[in-house]
Amino acid sequence: MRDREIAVEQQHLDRVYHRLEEKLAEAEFILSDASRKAFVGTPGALAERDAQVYRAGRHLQRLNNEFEDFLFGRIDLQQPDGPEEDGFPSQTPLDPADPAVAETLHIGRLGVLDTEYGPLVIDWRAPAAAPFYRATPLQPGRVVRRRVIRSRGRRVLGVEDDLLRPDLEPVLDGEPLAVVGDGALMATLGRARSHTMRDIVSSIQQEQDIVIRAQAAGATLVTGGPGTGKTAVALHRAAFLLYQDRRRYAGGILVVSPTPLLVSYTEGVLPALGEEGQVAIRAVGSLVDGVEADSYDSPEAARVKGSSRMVALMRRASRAALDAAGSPAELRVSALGEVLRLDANALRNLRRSILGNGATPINLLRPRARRLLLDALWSLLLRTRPRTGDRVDREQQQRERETFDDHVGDDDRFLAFLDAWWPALTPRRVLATLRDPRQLARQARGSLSQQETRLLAASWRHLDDTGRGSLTAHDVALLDELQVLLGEAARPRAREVDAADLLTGLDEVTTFADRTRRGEREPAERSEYAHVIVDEAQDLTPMQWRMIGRRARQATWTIVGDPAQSSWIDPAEAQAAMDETLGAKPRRRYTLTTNYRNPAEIAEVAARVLAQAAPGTESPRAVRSTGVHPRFVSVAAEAEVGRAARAEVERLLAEVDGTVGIVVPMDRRGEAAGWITGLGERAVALGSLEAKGLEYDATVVADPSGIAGESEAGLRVLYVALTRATQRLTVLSGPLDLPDAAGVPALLHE
Ligand SMILES: Nc1ncnc2c1ncn2[C@@H]1O[C@H](COP(=O)(O)OP(=O)(O)OP(=O)(O)O)[C@@H](O)[C@H]1O
Repeated sequence: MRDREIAVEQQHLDRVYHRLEEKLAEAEFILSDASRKAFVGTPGALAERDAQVYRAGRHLQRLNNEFEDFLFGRIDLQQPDGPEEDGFPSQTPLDPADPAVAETLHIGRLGVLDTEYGPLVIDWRAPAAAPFYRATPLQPGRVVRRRVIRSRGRRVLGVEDDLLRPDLEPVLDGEPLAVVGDGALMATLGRARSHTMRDIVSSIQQEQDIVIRAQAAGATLVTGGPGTGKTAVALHRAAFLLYQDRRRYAGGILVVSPTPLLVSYTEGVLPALGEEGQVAIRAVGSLVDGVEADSYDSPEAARVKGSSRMVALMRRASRAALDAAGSPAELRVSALGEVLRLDANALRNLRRSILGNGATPINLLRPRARRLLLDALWSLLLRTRPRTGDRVDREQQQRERETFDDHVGDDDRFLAFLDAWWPALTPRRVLATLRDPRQLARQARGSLSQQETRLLAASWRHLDDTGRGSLTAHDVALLDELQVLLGEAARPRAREVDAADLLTGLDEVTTFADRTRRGEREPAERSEYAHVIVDEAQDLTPMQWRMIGRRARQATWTIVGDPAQSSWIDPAEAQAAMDETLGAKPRRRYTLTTNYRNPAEIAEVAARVLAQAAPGTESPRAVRSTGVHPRFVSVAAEAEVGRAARAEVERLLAEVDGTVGIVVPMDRRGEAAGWITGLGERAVALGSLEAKGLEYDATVVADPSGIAGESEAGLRVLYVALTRATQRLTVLSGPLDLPDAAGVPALLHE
């Protein structure tokens, strides 16, 4: 029966490929026709060609991409009882007792119509496909049978069915409906993992589908324990939004991930869903163009740098940076036969009044600085003149003032003074001023303790004057804050330029293709987005929320996270920052409840840490079990940890087909990389914070109490580390973990 059913699906797939080939030929024709039109050479023909080539190219690219296993599902439906409900096809059958299948739909990554415009394949994101994901035996709606089709290229390899109405004995074309296979989902979950995440388009579960298709307006907040599919759901939601409103979202969706590792792990998912280059996925340390976080802060430094206390500090630091070394103490110019001098005190007062209430970015105040300096010099000049008692000729004075401004304002000495006194500040330069502990203490004015001041200054000690040097994700949020306070730094100019000269009209001469490409292929250049998706949101600090909020002023949001996995020390502070960022936007909340990653045996061990890390939090329900319990290994001396770790990784490499990760405290990353050298690409070593969001076939969690002791959030970080494996887990303890006779460390006792 299985072979017969495979043959049925093969027939359908053949039809689909035939139709796709016709579409490909059409696209190729449009491409070659368009390039012929290019010879016409008129501006009109050029724009038309651009548009055609672009669309045809995209079409080709998508067809080629989606030739791989793009047909994956089928539903057999009963008669509908009426019109659509809530935009989805009716969920309730007309006659619960009618066993006939009235309609069969095939579901794939892309919609394909036959020549009569009948659907051969329905895009998984279309409302008609929703029942494929939503139907359950308890609420089958119209779905009698759900079939997952496994294919590679043009060959159907297998089918797995769920019968949703076992009470019905359904028939299709007069024959009893065949039902073969079991557990398509289980087969997917048991599959070996690689270093890149796969899409879950053929097995999205009901509670996940509801989130993926939720309305975009306002903010969608999703919580759920480890492995419940939050990341997967967030990415599929991006694809769904693009399908639903491409005009609005093409190039306009930003996904913020906690680490570059998680970015590269997830980057392949959207292209596999046919959305190449449409969504910007960026690590939180890469959100500021031209800056890339490449190191980590100690938990203590992170705590200070991430806190909202930094807002005031950055404000003061940016003002004070104007005074940094090299700022001239006096201004001396000669004009109309007089030597005019502004002393340090006068300059200080002047600077204060230029800065005003701080609402205008400092770099943009340079023209104002120039004007007020000239005013002050002019007043000095007037004071040198004898009082005549005559009525001042206002027009004459006006003319004199203009001559004075031209003369002094263009004077090289005056301009050199202005450049030094009101220098163009960059965020990096300002941050670099704070590496000096005395300067930092002055600006922090009691908001940092002595120890915090030392800690921060030390973390920036390696920066040079211009702020070059390694940065952390927390520094990047500070740079973004500074960017707002400073504004764009105009290059110091010898002459102040008429604003009209700045209009280049560049936008007017771009072609249609340029504009489309800019919008669609280079989302990295955007500074604001239409929809922002935050992954691992529990880890964002208040300063990072502010940074992301600036890119989402008009945006709708999807925010996924798990408070129990938070490595941020003060979750309440982060929650308040999120609330402030979202403002009055309406929120809808969802919880995902099933753990698709960890087998029950691993989830059970992780739950022991969860009980200490976040008492009262419920573990998600693990959906499968492997019968293999985690291994506990302990060594008697710290010096033996490395050797034992290597042996465990080797053992696991032999036991699983996919990847093996060893997770250690952040400060043992280097060591751990050494332990596994030469074991090949399937094995990787990770610091505890780097393991966020990733998964491996098997993991070794080494030095658990070291991880738990890293910071006040250490137990939550250990919980993250323990929930990364899809098949096997080894917990490796040293003497400091206080393992019992069975090797179970004290932290993991029941
Ligand atoms: N419906 C599904 N079908 C198949 N696989 C699924 C499904 N849902 C989730 N998975 C798989 O479960 C694993 C965990 O998913 P994901 O990483 O999205 O979870 P998460 O909630 O983000 O986890 P964490 O909080 O630990 O980062 C992934 O391998 C994902 O592909």
